[in-house]
Amino acid sequence: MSQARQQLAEQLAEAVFQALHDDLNHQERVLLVVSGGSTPVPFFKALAAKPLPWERVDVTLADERWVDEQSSDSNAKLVREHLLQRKAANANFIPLTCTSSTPEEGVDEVAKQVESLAWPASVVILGMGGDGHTASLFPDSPELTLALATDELLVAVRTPSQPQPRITFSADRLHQARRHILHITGDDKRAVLAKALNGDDVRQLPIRAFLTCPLAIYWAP
Ligand SMILES: O=C1O[C@H](COP(=O)(O)O)[C@@H](O)[C@H](O)[C@H]1O
Repeated sequence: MSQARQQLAEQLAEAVFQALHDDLNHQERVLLVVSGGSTPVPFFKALAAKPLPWERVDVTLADERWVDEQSSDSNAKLVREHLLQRKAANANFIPLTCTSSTPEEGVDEVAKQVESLAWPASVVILGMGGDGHTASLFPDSPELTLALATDELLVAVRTPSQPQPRITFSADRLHQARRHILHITGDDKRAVLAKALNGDDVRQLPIRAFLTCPLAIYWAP
């Protein structure tokens, strides 16, 4: 882990801590929506050390692979192992999977698990892939148009470029958050973001759906 990426994770954790702290001053419960993948690990560790009343914090994911929680591909496993630790061990984590064998069968049940949370989310932290996807809004997904347009909470997604089926919050539900943050690292992702900022076809680079939120960008080489 480079020093720059570690500093970025610590600065991001401080910003998220302040946002949750501020919202907890005037609401009983707050909701934090995090992303999976590999980038958030140092951020999760830094945030887990922050002194919040974590028992009043709900945590869920922007998206999930429809895999068993023991799988190394599970975003929920990542959150449990790196965020729900230390001071944050008492946070209430709501995963985006259930016992159904497919996301299409399980999407309504998962929606019931998350619909009563303290929406709008205090903070949504998005990641981004090298193809410009964010959450599980993929450029090659047949469900992209639906996920960008629907006012439903969640969409089941099948994406040719991805080995597993997925479930994702809709763009609309993510848009409704109070604060939006993009957490990315590396020159390749900086180039993808630059391309996204210089064009407007959201189907080509779905991260564009969040460039007007406003979006705070946390990037390090
Ligand atoms: O598949 C996913 O990828 C993105 C980006 O992940 P990273 O490994 O490049 O950091 C992530 O934001 C998303 O939650 C995840 O499901």
